[in-house]
Amino acid sequence: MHRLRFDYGGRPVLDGVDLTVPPGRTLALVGASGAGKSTCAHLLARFWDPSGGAVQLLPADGDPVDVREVSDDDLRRAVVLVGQDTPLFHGSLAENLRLAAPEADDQALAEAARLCGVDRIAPMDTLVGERGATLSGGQRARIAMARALLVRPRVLVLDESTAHLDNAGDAQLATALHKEDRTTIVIAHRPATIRRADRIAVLDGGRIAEAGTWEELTSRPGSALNRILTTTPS
Ligand SMILES: Nc1ncnc2c1ncn2[C@@H]1O[C@H](COP(=O)(O)OP(=O)(O)OP(=O)(O)O)[C@@H](O)[C@H]1O
Repeated sequence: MHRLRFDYGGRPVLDGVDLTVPPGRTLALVGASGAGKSTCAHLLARFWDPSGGAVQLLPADGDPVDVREVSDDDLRRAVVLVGQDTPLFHGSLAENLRLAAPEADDQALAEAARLCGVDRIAPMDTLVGERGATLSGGQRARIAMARALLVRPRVLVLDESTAHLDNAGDAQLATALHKEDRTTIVIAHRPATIRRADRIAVLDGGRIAEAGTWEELTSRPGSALNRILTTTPS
């Protein structure tokens, strides 16, 4: 994110966000409610374009590429955003998993389902009601993660996507989605999720107020991260 600015109908939310995540690393983006974290996530997946600055992809070798220069198809494969709400349609669990990766073979599907614990929800040919009314929030989160895994994106953006799961489920999905060369940006309130990241950035007042490792930021009395952690139930 390079000098990223965004406003909703003239009301500024992001006012020069500068953030680089090296390929293969995990960054936790934290901040108070309304700070603009989801807005960053939406800009990363190009739901909208910024009012200023740019979202750039960093190839392993070569110069940064503005997402506006990437075709829609390539961007859909390169960057996947998993939010809190998992859209489901009336069809089998397997069909729902294949939504974003129709070419995934049965073996890849079974593997993603196993890693994310979807295979323990119900058999893969079970019909899921429209909007997944019969499934819990945690089960829907597992489906969303397995879906993301099947796309094999280079960049994964997780916006409170494990909020419905307990700590063990959250850790299981983090392990399932971990891949050496995958860049992950995770928006979370749960301290355990934030702590797992290589680096943490705190968004405040439309900018990155501080960034560093968990050890650096939590050992600093009065740091913005410490303030956030004391207001977050663990
Ligand atoms: N579609 C929208 N139209 C107008 N304003 C919006 C819209 N979406 C978000 N906002 C406003 O932009 C600001 C940032 O919202 P955003 O959802 O990015 O924050 P957040 O840090 O993700 O918050 P939370 O932790 O509560 O999810 C908030 O003040 C919010 O009210």
